[in-house]
Amino acid sequence: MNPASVVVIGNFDGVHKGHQEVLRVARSLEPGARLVAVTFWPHPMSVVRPGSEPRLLSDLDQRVELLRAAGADVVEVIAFDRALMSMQPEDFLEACISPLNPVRVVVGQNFRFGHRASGNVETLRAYGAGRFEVTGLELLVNEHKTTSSTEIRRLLDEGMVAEAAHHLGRPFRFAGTVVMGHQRGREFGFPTANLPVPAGFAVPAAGVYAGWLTLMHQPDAPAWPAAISVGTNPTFDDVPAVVVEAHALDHDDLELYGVAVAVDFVERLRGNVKFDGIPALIDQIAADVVRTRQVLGVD
Ligand SMILES: Cc1cc2nc3c(=O)[nH]c(=O)nc-3n(C[C@H](O)[C@H](O)[C@H](O)COP(=O)(O)O)c2cc1C
Ligand SMILES: Nc1ncnc2c1ncn2[C@@H]1O[C@H](COP(=O)(O)OP(=O)(O)O)[C@@H](O)[C@H]1O
Repeated sequence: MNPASVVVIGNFDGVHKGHQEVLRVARSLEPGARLVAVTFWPHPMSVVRPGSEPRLLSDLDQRVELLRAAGADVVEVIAFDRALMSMQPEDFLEACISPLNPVRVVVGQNFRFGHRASGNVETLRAYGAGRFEVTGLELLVNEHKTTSSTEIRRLLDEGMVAEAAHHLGRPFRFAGTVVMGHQRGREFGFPTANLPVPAGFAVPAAGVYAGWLTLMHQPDAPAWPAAISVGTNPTFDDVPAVVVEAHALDHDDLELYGVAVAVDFVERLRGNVKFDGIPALIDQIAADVVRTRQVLGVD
């Protein structure tokens, strides 16, 4: 039998401050129990109503890593398929939660589960009576807005990355493997690490941002201050899809092709501009770099 556990359940997309609070409370209410985070992959909406699923704030690897950083001892990833979608709430609890041997389950007050989202905190409480405690937490409010993955996606759509960071408890991060672009950046004096945006993932609105470029999977890897561009480079007509590009300041000799990197968005600087010529674009990027130093407080 599994050791006694305190269980949190959710999609946990982005592992924002509200999610972090659920984990924190779970730990503080049951300090002696193993903290298990149960999450679903793929996103339930992609199975319930394909095409209506939200763009994700993080991929599964990031989500697991963030849940562990937020205190989970174990992350249980449940494959969300049509069979799971059709389960009655009690059947889901019997099949997926009871085997974890919970002493308590902690969820947000608005948690819904089971066929047609018919299960809620009350269903959980009724099922748990005599078996485990249930805590339904009030949703976290940040500057008069309830923290939610939906609100964070909305802020990113507006380019409001600093506000998104308030809800996330850290800057929004976009991670990927560096691909080759059109080899212009070096020529301009501003080489950029280019990251394609896979379908289904959220990125900030097209524009220019100050932030950080980090190497992934390397403990103690440096985080370089970076000027970041998101968009299709409207000055040119040869970039068909949105790209995230980051120029690491003062390091023009990096070799990043094929390397896994992460870009952290700190503040929006401006929108994307279609320049008349390359000199105007280069002047503007130079100004963006100056502004990036100011925003990040680096020399
Ligand atoms: C800080 C920064 C700001 C940028 N702003 C714009 C812009 O306003 N308009 C635009 O067309 N491209 C912009 N770009 C993208 C450049 O066009 C792109 O980096 C350059 O063409 C190199 O492309 P490559 O990586 O495909 O070689 C910007 C790039 C950076 C690093
Ligand atoms: N300071 C830097 N910031 C980002 N990438 C850099 C930097 N210095 C060198 N590079 C390397 O140069 C490549 C970018 O050069 P660039 O001419 O912009 O080519 P591309 O069109 O492939 O983006 C990056 O993929 C990376 O390997």
